[in-house]
Amino acid sequence: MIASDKLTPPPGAAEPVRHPDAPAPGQLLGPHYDQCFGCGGDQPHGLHLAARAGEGVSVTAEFTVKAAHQGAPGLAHGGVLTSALDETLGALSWLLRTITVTGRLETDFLRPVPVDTTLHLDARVLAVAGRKIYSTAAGRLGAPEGPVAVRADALFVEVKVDHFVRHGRDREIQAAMADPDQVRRARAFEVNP
Ligand SMILES: CCCCCCCC/C=C\CCCCCCCC(=O)SCCNC(=O)CCNC(=O)[C@H](O)C(C)(C)COP(=O)(O)OP(=O)(O)OC[C@H]1O[C@@H](n2cnc3c(N)ncnc32)[C@H](O)[C@@H]1OP(=O)(O)O
Repeated sequence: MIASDKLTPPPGAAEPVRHPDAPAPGQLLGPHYDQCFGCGGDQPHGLHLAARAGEGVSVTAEFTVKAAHQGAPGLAHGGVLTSALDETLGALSWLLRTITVTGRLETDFLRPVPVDTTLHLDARVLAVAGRKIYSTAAGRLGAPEGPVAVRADALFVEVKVDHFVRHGRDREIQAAMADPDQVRRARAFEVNP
């Protein structure tokens, strides 16, 4: 399983640098947005994925597959598993203190994931080239050292808060901008080293 050319860091790409103000290893990161499908606590249809800072530029996360996440009887839907990987990779933003969005995401599905399984995810940044962040993630069955069920390689692209203000639906953007906690969370990403 080799990532496509588009996910291979170019020559001259830099090693990732953990931001000096990044959350300490082991710290829960919390949602970046309460309504997020991946991590939002106020999102009834969401995955409620909880991510923690790891060492270096890495995170771990847990996601328990619910009956609502089925594709085949008793098994998780592949798109839901990809969402869990996407969200875990997205949480690396907290370590870089850079806002990023997914540009490309390639998933390998290696083992079926039954309902009620807790998937133990980990993700790390491999390299950075300008606005492009190359990263990888895996999801293991039942335990941090369990068998790998899913893995992904990704390219995230750095954006500014304006990206969301420009493209987001007015109603949600207004609500987010009126919420001081949300504004603080969004702005925190834009502090440079
Ligand atoms: C105050 C209130 C406001 C609220 C604040 C909220 C706070 C939120 C905080 C944190 C949110 C994080 C949310 C995480 C959620 C989990 C992660 C997701 O699911 S994100 C959703 C899915 N992804 C998208 O919706 C992206 C849609 N795509 C785009 O918007 C653009 O295509 C974008 C930004 C990715 C790039 O567009 P360009 O115009 O900025 O830049 P160009 O030049 O096209 O790309 C830059 C470089 O990246 C490469 N690139 C871009 N896409 C690529 C691809 N698909 N494959 C390979 N390379 C790609 C390009 O080739 C270029 O490389 P070269 O600089 O030329 O070397």
